[in-house]
Order: sequence, then C-alpha cells, then structure tokens
Amino acid sequence: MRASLIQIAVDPDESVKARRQRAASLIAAQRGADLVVLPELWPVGAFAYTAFEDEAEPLQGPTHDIMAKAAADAGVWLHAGSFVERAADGTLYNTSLVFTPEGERAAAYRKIHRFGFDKGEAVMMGAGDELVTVALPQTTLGLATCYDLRFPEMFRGLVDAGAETLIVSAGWPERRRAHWTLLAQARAVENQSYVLAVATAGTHAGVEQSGHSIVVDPWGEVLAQAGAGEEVLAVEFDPARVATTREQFPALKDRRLGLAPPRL
Ligand SMILES: NC(=O)CCC(=O)C(=O)O
Repeated sequence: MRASLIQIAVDPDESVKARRQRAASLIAAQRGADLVVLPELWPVGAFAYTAFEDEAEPLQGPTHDIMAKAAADAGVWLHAGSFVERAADGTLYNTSLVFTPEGERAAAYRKIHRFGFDKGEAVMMGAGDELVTVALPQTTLGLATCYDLRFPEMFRGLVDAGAETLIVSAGWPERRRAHWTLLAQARAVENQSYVLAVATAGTHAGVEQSGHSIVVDPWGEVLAQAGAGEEVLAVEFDPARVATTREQFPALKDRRLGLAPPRL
C-alpha cells in the first residue's frame, strides 16, 4: 500500500483560499498513491485561534468541496486533515474528513481531546464524542487528531473497533517534538498497528511547527520520517503485517479488563 503524507507549511502570508488550492495541487501530484493524508487545521493553522471564528465553514463548505474534487481527480483515498467546522447550532469543531477515490465523503471525525487547557481550542470548540474508523480495501483506518495522541485509551478503543492503521493528523509544536516521535512509536507498539502521523510545517501565530511527520510499523520501527520543512513523505507498507504481528506476538490477547480497584 502506498501512502503520501503531505506536510504542508502553514504560513500567515498565504491566504486560506490560496492554501486550499495549493493543497489540491499537492494532492494531484500524488496520483498513484492509495492513500493521501493532510495535517490538522492546515487551512487556518492549529494555533491561529483568533482566526477560527472567521474561517469556520459548514461541514460541506469550501474545504470539503475542494478536497472531494481533489480526491476524485487524483483517484486516491484522501484523509483531508481537519478544518474549523461550524455546526448548525453554531458550535465550532475541529473536524477531519475522509474521501473515497470517487470523491464521496466516507467519514467525518470531530476531535475528541481539545488542546489548550483553559484557552484556545479547549474553550472555543466543542468536543467530539465518537470514535471513527474507515474501512479501505487494504486496511481499516482509525482516526485521531493531534492532542488525541496523548490518550492511549482512545487508540485502544479504535483498535477494538477494528483499526489497523492509526492516522494522526496534527499541528504539533516544535517545542514538544520529542513527545511526538515517542508517542507515535508508543501507539504503534502498544496497539500493534501502523501509525501514520502527519504534522504541519512553518510558523503561524508565533508557534513554530514540528514537521517530522512519521510512519511507524506495528513493531515500532520508524519506516520514514520527514524533516522540518514542507515535504511530501511517501511510503510503501504492507498492511498484512498487522495481522502477522498480532498473531506472532499476541500481547493484545493478554489484556486484563475489569481489574478490581486497590483496597484502601
Ligand atoms: N493542536 C494540538 O492538539 C496540539 C497538541 C500539543 O501541542 C501537544 O499535545 O503537545
């Protein structure tokens, strides 16, 4: 299976409209891949909180339509990263979209863990509450967005729902890049799954982005990792290795659920 991770740079000097067109061109160049993945909030920037209200779109808005067409034109499964969704009741969500190679929307995932503690996304956006998996002919994807990477129970939930390839679409700061690489490998090892984690490049809202998108196999080996700048990370991987890894080293079968709490 061939995947292309588009580590697009989010530059405040480029308009959202221009970046959407540029993303579509980058996707067009990936014809021949099976799966293309974009990062979190690449139209506006994951830390550009002051722009969230103005750049919010309905689920089926400009980002949706341009990405649907880009998937169909390139004939690829497309995880289009996320955008700021304004729901019918006015609530904002950090929403990822997946399209089929025919340009049909296959899934929408609203980020479950919002980042920012008492500010930013955490107070400006609603939280999703549904795990999302997407069955491709070669593998089943489990969807996660950025800060979700820190919550292993969410990934275990995706694996329990059938996920074999975990997608992490992110806008991760350079300051915490060591966590990014470590957590991507940890999620792959503990879930005996591929992890395809794509981050943005560039600096926006004063936050330098990490880049270093990464693909990890079910044994925890790094198959490929990008540098800091804008880049397309292309990899080929064998989805059947998830089943063989889980058969040959069946740690997932040794889980002990429902343990008694400590006696006081
Ligand atoms: N956009 C995000 O979710 C950022 C997450 C982050 O910076 C971190 O977990 O560290």
